[in-house]
Amino acid sequence: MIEVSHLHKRFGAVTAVEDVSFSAADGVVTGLLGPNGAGKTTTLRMLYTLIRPDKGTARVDGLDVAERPMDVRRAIGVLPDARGIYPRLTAREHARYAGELHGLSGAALDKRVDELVDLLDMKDIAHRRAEGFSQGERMKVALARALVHAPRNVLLDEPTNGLDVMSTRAVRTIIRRLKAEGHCVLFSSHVMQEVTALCDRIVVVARGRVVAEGTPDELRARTGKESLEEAFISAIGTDQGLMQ
Ligand SMILES: Nc1ncnc2c1ncn2[C@@H]1O[C@H](COP(=O)(O)OP(=O)(O)OP(=O)(O)O)[C@@H](O)[C@H]1O
Repeated sequence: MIEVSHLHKRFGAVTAVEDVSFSAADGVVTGLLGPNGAGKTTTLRMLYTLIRPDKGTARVDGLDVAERPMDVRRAIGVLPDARGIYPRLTAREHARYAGELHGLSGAALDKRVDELVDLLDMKDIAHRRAEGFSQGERMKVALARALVHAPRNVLLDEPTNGLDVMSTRAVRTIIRRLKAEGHCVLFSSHVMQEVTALCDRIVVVARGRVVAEGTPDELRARTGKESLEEAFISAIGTDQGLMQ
């Protein structure tokens, strides 16, 4: 469960996040949709405890990100925008390494890594070094690393960016499975189709603010638009920076 209240973050003269509030429940896929530069990544980075909010609060399972960053890190799995793959490690070694950092070891870690290799269909790459991996293969490695400690909350920054149709479908299947297992899934995207295909709730962000929030039906009703695409454009005020 993630609760964000009036988050604000500036970098020098740039206000990346002006005022963002929303909540993301367990067993629900929540999408942060907004054009490039809207403040999605900065919002997620505050939730990962990578940067501190200037104002406002964010809680993960009731834990304040500024006050309890270590506990928050245990409660989340993160797919950051820079995937940060180590070229010399194999796919398995990435997952093992992340698992060790989360305190897993021995047979339990081996079992979990086996599960992830299966779940993410990584048999072909499990023992290959990551150097030269395709975008989709790198994504799978990064997802395995994010999920190795079975986190209750999963935060994904543009998880299907640059993926082909098959890899996109694989990521969608994983997200749906996480939801069915009761995880809180929050992901960001500037791709309308991605958000409409997956999300139960959508938080539309533009210029550092939440400009609309709700289920797809609520968003359509609120904006008086028939299609979700038109509802997004109406909420944001422009279609610039959004992709179909
Ligand atoms: N470390 C930083 N220093 C200076 N400006 C930053 C920094 N991080 C983000 N910004 C600025 O804050 C604004 C919001 O950026 P952010 O990456 O959060 O947007 P986004 O919605 O994730 O966009 P995208 O879809 O392009 O990833 C942008 O104008 C960006 O240039």
